[in-house]
Amino acid sequence: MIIAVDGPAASGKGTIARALAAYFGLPHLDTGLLYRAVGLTLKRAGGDPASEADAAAATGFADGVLADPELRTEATGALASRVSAHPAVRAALMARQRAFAHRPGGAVLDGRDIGTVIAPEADVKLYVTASPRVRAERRAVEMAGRGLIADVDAMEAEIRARDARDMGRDHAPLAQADDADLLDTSELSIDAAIQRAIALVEARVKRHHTE
Ligand SMILES: Nc1ncnc2c1ncn2[C@@H]1O[C@H](COP(=O)(O)OP(=O)(O)O)[C@@H](O)[C@H]1O
Ligand SMILES: Nc1ccn([C@@H]2O[C@H](COP(=O)(O)OP(=O)(O)O)[C@@H](O)[C@H]2O)c(=O)n1
Repeated sequence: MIIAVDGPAASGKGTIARALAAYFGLPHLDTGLLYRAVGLTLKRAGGDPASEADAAAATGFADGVLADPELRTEATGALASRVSAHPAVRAALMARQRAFAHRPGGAVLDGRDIGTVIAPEADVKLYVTASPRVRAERRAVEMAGRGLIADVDAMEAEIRARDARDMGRDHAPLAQADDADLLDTSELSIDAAIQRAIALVEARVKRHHTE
């Protein structure tokens, strides 16, 4: 079974994808990490995120970068959002993501274009979202947990800017697939969001069996 989980920054898609993977016994790939690794590698090489050639050169990043704590900063998220708009970057990362999706037994992938581009044939697609304010508050809590101070208003502005870039780009923009189930987590606790996600997956699986 392939489960595609897409949605904007800090919507809870990673939390939900990890929980679904554990519940259904499937491997999980956070595809955002790949774009973050490209962004960070480009920055360290002194590249220009607006240059498609510089960004494409950074797709050959060393796998060790995927464990770098700097990947998780909002600054790296913003860089990832800039380099991910280049078609050459998206193309270079596609085979790796598709191979993961098609592991025997299935997989859970989360990102922006899993249900639309990477695995349009996924058995189940969730589009996870939450209001920009709620997402900014969650990120601020997350940063506080790492000893960093976050201004919620500034975080909300960054999140809105990233949404606009990710939804407005020409190639693989963030969008809910026609056949995706919408899961708005604005008013749900983590546990409630996970339970709702499991119920949505099980309902889809049941529907596939009776079709
Ligand atoms: N339903 C929820 N309620 C409260 N906090 C949540 C919820 N879902 C996720 N979080 C927290 O919000 C932050 C962002 O969640 P994450 O799953 O990393 O989002 P994404 O993968 O969409 O960026 C994390 O600190 C996570 O623990
Ligand atoms: N499948 C994906 C995943 C991420 N991305 C890009 O990478 C950036 C970082 O993604 P992420 O999933 O790590 O970000 P968060 O939602 O965790 O903040 C996004 O803003 C997108 O621009 C993408 O284009 N396609």
